[in-house]
Amino acid sequence: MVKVGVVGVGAVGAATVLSLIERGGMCREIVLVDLDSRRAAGVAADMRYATPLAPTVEVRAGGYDDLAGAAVVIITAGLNEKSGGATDRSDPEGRRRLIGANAEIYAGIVPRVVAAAPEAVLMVVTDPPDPLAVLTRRLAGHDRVFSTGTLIDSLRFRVHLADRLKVRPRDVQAMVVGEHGTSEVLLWSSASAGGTPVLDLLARCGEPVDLIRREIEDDIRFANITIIEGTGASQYGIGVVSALLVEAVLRDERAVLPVAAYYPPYETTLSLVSVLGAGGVQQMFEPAMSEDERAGLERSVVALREAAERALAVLPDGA
Ligand SMILES: NC(=O)c1ccc[n+]([C@@H]2O[C@H](COP(=O)([O-])OP(=O)(O)OC[C@H]3O[C@@H](n4cnc5c(N)ncnc54)[C@H](O)[C@@H]3O)[C@@H](O)[C@H]2O)c1
Repeated sequence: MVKVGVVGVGAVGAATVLSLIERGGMCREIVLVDLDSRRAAGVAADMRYATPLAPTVEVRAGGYDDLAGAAVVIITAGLNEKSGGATDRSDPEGRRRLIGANAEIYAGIVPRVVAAAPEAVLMVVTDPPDPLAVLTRRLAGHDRVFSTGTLIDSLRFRVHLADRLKVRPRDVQAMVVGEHGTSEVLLWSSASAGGTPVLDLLARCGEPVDLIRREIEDDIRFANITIIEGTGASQYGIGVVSALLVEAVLRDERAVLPVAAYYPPYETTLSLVSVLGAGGVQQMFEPAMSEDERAGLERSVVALREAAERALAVLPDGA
């Protein structure tokens, strides 16, 4: 019986569970764990009433022990940008503002998850996900750890490009790599639609391409803040993304996606092109990049390494 655990059942956790149920059939049991056990019980009860209409799945609230045997545990617990005061567009730190508080929370959660479910793949969603995945990997003592990384940013990139090109987003190929955060790198040089570079297609739009690029970059970099200003939490897009990633692991899909895992050449966790399947990220490689994009990636690596050090500082030995 395939079990999936969700630790942290706030806005993102609940949206993820709903997407897992709606995608259907990939797991038999979903266990919800939250510091606020009444909230976990309430969300589980609410979702359960939808399950007669879904492929067979059981949703229940539980404690860490109930994660025993889980194939994947999704961790969304912690402060979000609003509760953690990270909604200032001019702040270069962005989501990294949440490191201190959320690393403390992870130091409490991850050992309990690993004790209950030593074989589980751990998926980090909490912000900032990449440094927290470094901490999680260290606490877990294994490599079956990845973060949702820049997949959500890549989808946002595709949506905004599609708007400008007046085509459907599904037919636009575009990727963001590096940090899920302010130093992320949009790969304009390889973005395409119908096998044609988007930069060539945008040049036909009648507006200066540099202006379009700046506007799209801002839309993506600050999409989380725009959403939070409206709803208090970015949740639905990431919920769909999280369910899709769990599915890729459970079905050993070997899906090629920009999600983040530890990449030895850069000695940190970042999003490149990752192959996701059984056990988590099975391979990573660097996509083709222009010189500017490569320089941007190197800056992102520096920011991520420094952020990871700050996350690891919560450990007793500081490393
Ligand atoms: N990776 C991404 O792309 C992405 C996208 C959106 C949001 N996020 C992040 O996801 C996280 C959750 O966001 P949200 O909007 O759901 O927040 P939220 O405040 O709605 O929910 C957080 C939940 O975590 C629980 N929690 C806190 N400490 C805990 C602990 N020690 N043990 C167990 N549960 C604990 C809280 O009780 C709450 O239910 C935030 O860090 C947010 O920034 C990431």
